[in-house]
Amino acid sequence: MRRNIVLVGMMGAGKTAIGAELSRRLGRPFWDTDAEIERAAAMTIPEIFARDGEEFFRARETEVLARVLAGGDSIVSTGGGSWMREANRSRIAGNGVSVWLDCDAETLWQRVRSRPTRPLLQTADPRGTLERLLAERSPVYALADIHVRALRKDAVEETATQVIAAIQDRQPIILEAK
Ligand SMILES: Nc1ncnc2c1ncn2[C@@H]1O[C@H](COP(=O)(O)OP(=O)(O)O)[C@@H](O)[C@H]1O
Ligand SMILES: O=C(O)C1=C[C@@H](OP(=O)(O)O)[C@@H](O)[C@H](O)C1
Ligand SMILES: [Mg+2]
Repeated sequence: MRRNIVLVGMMGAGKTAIGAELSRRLGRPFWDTDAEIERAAAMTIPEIFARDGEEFFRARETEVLARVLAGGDSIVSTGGGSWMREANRSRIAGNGVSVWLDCDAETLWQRVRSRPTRPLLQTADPRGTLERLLAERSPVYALADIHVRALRKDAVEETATQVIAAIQDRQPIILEAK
């Protein structure tokens, strides 16, 4: 049985930061699918979107996700759009547990507003775009196995503790030593 822990949720929810913390705490390999895509392409995400478009990026994302899940006992931080594809959701379901880091719009906005690294937010009204994506995607994120609220007042370490506690409560086998 594969027992990857896969973080899903919106841009700015903390998937990358909390995934790295979980990897340190649990002593398991860490993969961030965006970082892997960038490494393989030797380009940044905005460069990939600008040169090859979103569909090309989504195809690479699906490939990278399958590759990192094959490791079997990793912490995987996905990009926010990854969970929207059914093929990615079923691949994740077959290889571990999905955890939705659920974060409010204001906190997301405060975290992403100063960074030009998210091409989907390069619009005339980035805050409006973020809120629209949050509304569209939340019902799909809610399909994840485990739901953890990532509150602004909580440090990365505290949210990581809550993720571990929620997995211990709901699917303890994921945390057992191999
Ligand atoms: N309590 C917190 N939980 C998660 N991320 C936080 C927190 N406080 C600040 N951050 C910062 O928010 C930013 C966005 O987080 P990131 O991990 O990149 O999110 P995602 O990968 O979900 O888009 C990072 O710079 C991260 O360090
Ligand atoms: O929500 C999305 O569609 C995206 C989220 C980004 O990752 P983070 O969620 O880690 O910011 C990155 O994959 C790309 O910019 C698209
Ligand atoms: Mg990230």
